[in-house]
Order: sequence, then structure tokens, then C-alpha cells
Amino acid sequence: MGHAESELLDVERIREDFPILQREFDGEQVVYLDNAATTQTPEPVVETIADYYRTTNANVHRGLHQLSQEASVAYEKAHDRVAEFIGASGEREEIVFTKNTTESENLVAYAWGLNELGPEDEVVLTEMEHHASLVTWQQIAKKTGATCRYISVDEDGTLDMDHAREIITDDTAMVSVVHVSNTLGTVNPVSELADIAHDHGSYIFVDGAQSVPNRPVDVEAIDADFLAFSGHKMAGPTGIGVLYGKKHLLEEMEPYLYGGEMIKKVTFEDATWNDLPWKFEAGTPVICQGIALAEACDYLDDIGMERIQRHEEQLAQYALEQLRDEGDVETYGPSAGTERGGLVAFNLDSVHAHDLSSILNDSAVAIRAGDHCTQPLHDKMGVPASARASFYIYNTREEVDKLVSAIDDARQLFA
Ligand SMILES: Cc1ncc(COP(=O)(O)O)c(CN[C@@H](CS)C(=O)O)c1O
Repeated sequence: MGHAESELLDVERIREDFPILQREFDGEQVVYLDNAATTQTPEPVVETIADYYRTTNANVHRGLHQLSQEASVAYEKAHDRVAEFIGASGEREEIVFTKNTTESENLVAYAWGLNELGPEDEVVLTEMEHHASLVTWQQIAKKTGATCRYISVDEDGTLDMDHAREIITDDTAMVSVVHVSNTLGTVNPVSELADIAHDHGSYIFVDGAQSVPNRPVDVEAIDADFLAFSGHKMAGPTGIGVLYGKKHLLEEMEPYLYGGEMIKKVTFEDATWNDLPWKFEAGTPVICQGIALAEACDYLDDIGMERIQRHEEQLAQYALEQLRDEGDVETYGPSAGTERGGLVAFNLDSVHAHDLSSILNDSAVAIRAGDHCTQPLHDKMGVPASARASFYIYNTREEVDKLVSAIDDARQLFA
């Protein structure tokens, strides 16, 4: 299948780095449109992983031998590279490697929330939060007696900022907000929300899982106190997430996972903690994944995050136009022309999203169908599930056409 180049990205050249995109199912070349769930891994990142295990593998911070020294240096530098990727001037001391975004959210909820929240405190979320944030803060609130409140989402899928200004008050201890919704594609004004939160003495946690991989993100320009994202959504491996935290906050926080690496001195009676970020990286850390994530940062920066953003926006707008041309497709999220992330959730009249996804799979079109870990949002939308196409650097307009054609196959099947 030939692929028209986007005027923004040399997609043909990029696709050469992703052999998985050549796979065929029953003679149909795969059309991978499930990038909000996880992205594919380019050869330079795969080679970095292979090279690590071939030449450098050793445990970090524990051996004086050459291999351990080399692995330790590479692992530490990976923290610095990730810090640079998101504009964290505190470098490695502000970057904690976790397993994924979910663990990063839980780290702050337990290490800060469990100790700092009480019955007089409120945690403000949005109705479009992913379960990684919503369930985490909901359960910590139950444990501490704090109250969760939710900023409303308007009919058009955007955040009701008047409601945000109303419910973020001096009782708010934490605002936790998704930067780009994985269901609606809505891009939330996180800098404005940070200002509102800070004006009331609250911290702000930004869920960057769908923004850091897809657009330029500068944590200091946002003035986020915490920000989380996952390596597997940004051309990196699974098994690594990142928690960014302002240095002074991470210094004040107690660890929530104990063991080796995170300590300095241990007696039978007590222990003291290691320096940042190691205080929050108990046990043998995600060594190879961290080094591979640094390579993914290089890979994406070589393409350019602004160009990636515009490429995805163009594909999403094109998909919206194609889908909305059909009278029987309901799409969710901001209208065409309004800024949105590179994804479109939708439903085809009279066809359940799961059935639609299965039929699209018959044409080798891979999308996601379900609640996308945003069940309360789907309840508010009045649908049990939605189908979702999400785009990345290797997708093309021609693949959007393939999606639309496969949807038509489903339409005919259920006609
Ligand atoms: C906004 C947002 N916040 C947190 C997460 C969790 O990322 P993890 O790497 O699984 O921990 C995700 C992952 N959303 C995937 C899996 S549900 C999706 O298909 O939309 C996300 O989109």
C-alpha cells in the first residue's frame, strides 16, 4: 500500500522504522489506529533494547565493576534526557521512573495524599478523567475522609471553566486534571487550571499520558507540581512510566515503596532515605526501559513535537470530516476546527462499538472499543461504549479512508 506523505512528516520514511506495520492479516495490510492505547516501537528503540542486553546489562548503583558502572551512568543519564524532553530544569532529581502513568498517579496519591489529605480537604478532578486518576484519588479520598469534586464537561466535550473557577476553592488541596482526554480528544487549559489551583493554595497534578507523546509539553511553562506519562505511548517500551515532580515537593514527600536502592542508612530500628529520585525507585529499577525511553525521546525530538502535533491534528480533523459526512455516525469531543488531540471516539448507529471493532478487524483495521477507562464519562455521554481511532506519526490520510471504508462494510452488514 502506497502512503501519501503528509506535508508535515515524511511518513513513508518513518514507516520504514516500524516493520510491524507491514504485517498482513488475510492479505490485508494492518491499519493500526489504536495509538492512544499504546504506540508501536521504532527500530532505533528496539536496537537500543537489544544492545543494552547484548553489551551493558548489569544492576545499577550496586556494583563497582565496569558493567554496573556503565549501566548506572546510562540509567542516570536517561533521567536527565527525559527531564530535558519535558522542560524540567531540575533534571534527574525531578524525574522518577515508575511502571506507567497509573503507578505515577498512585505514587503521589499515596506518598503525598495519604499523609496530607484530611476530612476538611477537597480533591478536584474533571468528569473526563481516566480511571488511573479518578479511581486513585477517589479511593485515597475515602481513606482520608477528603472529598472529591468534579469539574463539568460541556456538551461539546470541553471543560466548563466557569465551573472550575467555582469549585476550586481554599478547601482544594489537589487539582488532578487530564491534559488531553483519551476519549474526547479535548485539550484542557492546564496552565490556566494551575494558576487557579495555586491562587487557592492547591497543588496540581497533570495527567500527560496523551499529551507528552503527541505535542510539546513544558512542565515549567504549565507550572505543574506533578505530571505523569508512559513510555509505551511515546514509541518507547512498556514497563516504564514517568513521574515529574517539583524538586522541593519530592524532597518533602515520604517514599511509599520501601526496600533497596531507596535507602541511605538502615539499622534494626529505622532507616534514612536516598537522594532524589532514587528515594522513590525502590528495588531494581526499570533499567533497560529507562535507557530505551531516552532513545524514544531522541527519536521523537528528531521528528519534532510540534510537527507531530500538527500531523495528528490534521488526521483527526480529516477523520472527523469523513465520519461526520455520514448521517449515522455520532462523534464525541470538540467540534472540527477546535483544538483536539489526535483521536476520535465515535459510534455507528445501531452497531455496538465492540461489534464495529470486530468487523473493522476483519479488514485489518485496529481501533479500540469500550469505555477507554473513562466509565463515568461514558455514563455522562449516555453510551455504554464507544469506538476510538487514535493516530500517530506513521498514520496517513489513506488509512483514515480505509477506516471509513471498513465502517461502511459494517453499515452494509447491519443494514
Ligand atoms: C489519559 C490517560 N491517563 C492514564 C492512562 C494510563 O496509562 P498506563 O500506561 O496504562 O498506566 C491512560 C492510558 N489509556 C489507554 C489505556 S486505558 C487508552 O487506551 O486510552 C490514559 O489515556
